[in-house]
Amino acid sequence: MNRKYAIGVDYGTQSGRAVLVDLSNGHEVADHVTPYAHHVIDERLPHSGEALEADWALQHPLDYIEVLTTSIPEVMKQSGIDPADVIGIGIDFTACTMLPITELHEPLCTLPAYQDNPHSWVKLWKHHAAQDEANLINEMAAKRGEKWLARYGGKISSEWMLAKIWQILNEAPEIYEAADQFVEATDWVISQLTGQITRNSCTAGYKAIWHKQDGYPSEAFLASLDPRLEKLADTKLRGDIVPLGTKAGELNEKLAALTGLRPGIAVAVGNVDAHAAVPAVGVVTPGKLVMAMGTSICHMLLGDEEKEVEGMCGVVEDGIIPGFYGYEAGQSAVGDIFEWYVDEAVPAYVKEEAAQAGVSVHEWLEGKAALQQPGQSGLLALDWWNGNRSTLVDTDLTGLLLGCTLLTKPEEIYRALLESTAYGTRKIVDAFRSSGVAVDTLYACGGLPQKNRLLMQIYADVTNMEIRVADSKHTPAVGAAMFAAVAAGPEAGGYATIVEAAENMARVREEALRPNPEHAAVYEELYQEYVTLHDYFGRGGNDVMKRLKNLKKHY
Ligand SMILES: Nc1ncnc2c1ncn2[C@@H]1O[C@H](COP(=O)(O)OP(=O)(O)O)[C@@H](O)[C@H]1O
Ligand SMILES: O=C(CO)[C@@H](O)[C@@H](O)COP(=O)(O)O
Repeated sequence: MNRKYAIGVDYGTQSGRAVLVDLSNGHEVADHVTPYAHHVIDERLPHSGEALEADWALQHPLDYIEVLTTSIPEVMKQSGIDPADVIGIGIDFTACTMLPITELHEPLCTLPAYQDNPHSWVKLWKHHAAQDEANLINEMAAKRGEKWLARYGGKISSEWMLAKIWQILNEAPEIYEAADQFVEATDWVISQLTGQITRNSCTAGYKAIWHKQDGYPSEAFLASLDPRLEKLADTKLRGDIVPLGTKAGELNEKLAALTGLRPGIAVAVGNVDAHAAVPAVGVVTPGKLVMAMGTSICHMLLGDEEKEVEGMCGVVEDGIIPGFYGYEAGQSAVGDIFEWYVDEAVPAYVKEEAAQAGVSVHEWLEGKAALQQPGQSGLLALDWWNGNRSTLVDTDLTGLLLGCTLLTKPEEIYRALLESTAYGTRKIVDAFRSSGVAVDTLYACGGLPQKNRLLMQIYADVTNMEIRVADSKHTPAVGAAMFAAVAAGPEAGGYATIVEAAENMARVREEALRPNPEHAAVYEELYQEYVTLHDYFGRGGNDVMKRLKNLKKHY
């Protein structure tokens, strides 16, 4: 039999990428990236140009289709593979990235009647403007003793489905009414490939408070938030919820023609980016923390038992790999903080010197920062440029840089920002361990491990742990292709289970990053200072960040 292949499509924050994967060994035969034409919409609405309020982050759903119709034909062309040998397609997405759709599955924002209403658009995962709703959900859930709250580290995030839907209801009831369903973008793209909505258990479990045995929060709870939400689960979130690796359907004629694939091939149910990456680095057992490192970091871990961990995003049975409890925690800005610094705060001379040296500003700063020793700059930062997603779960917290003097250099600030994100990860590792969930080894994948060696060494030193790095360029996409192989099944040349797919296809580099003991000792001291600042500004010692944010609201 000919070699068989699957397509994995990874939808990130700034772009989508398709990868054609060899199912015999997980090799990425060809890949192609399509940046989103409309980028992240966080300042002005397309068409009307209306200014968006603070903390909004939207996307254009047709950018997602463009990824399919541009990147898939491109990988097919590059590889020269016969479409008859491609047996399936799988996708992974940022989450909770959600949108309101009509009965015909049209995004409301694509219809002239709704396009000028910001609530008709896709709310991206990092849309943080539903914090008031999230606070009320948490208050009410705690008051009523809702048992699901503990599964989400004691707090629901403003990033999640219920907070976002409730914000729509509060601020644009006409959009709430017009929406036939609210869906995760990952499920919407699958509906475009197959013709029907199939909701996946991963986004439902982590982002929409759905539980395998108990379903969604009760009608009584939803009604206690707002009587108009009482029937939400059975109406606008309706439909069966199926496990990862399930075949959602078959590729329809329309998308087959637009992508150059054969109609009828298996389409796997949607998945989340970070979750798809776990089997792709070969992690199918507990104790191995996988960090999907890009714009943000998601920390994924398997466990044998369901434990309560402060501020984790969630624990979902079978949420990552069947047979285990899947834990998720995360930092809502990592690469985004470095990008902010490079775009908004470096002096002109740095840009000029980087251009003269023929390197990017990131690379220039990394090179200079690598010459510094831990503690040498006298700087310490809190990594809350986009709020705190674990362990405090509070999007009203902001960033902090301490220790600047008239001699502080840009590369020192850059290094302090890299370090701050490593301390954020260490805090998450500590939270898991103190709740009895083992973390023995770190695995890293995503864009950052390939882009910044210094960053990765700092993570090894700050956590004092070895890091295994993925040997794939687009790890979540390889994971999505693995789930496509499972959806296609062995009869088509795929696999029976994701564990079997991982045994054959997962890849990590031979060489692991090892901590430098001298650096680790200095970082231990610096980390304790970070913890002091973290608790002072994050646990009510001084709510100055919130007071400043409130003042800002007057402008
Ligand atoms: N050399 C670099 N060092 C550190 N961060 C970088 C570097 N180059 C780009 N970045 C950051 O990487 C992030 C994008 O990560 P990537 O994994 O490619 O995308 P996504 O999060 O969309 O999946 C951006 O936030 C950008 O600032
Ligand atoms: O929150 C999740 C997954 O649960 C991510 O989709 C989100 O952090 C965005 O990931 P990226 O940083 O764009 O890779």
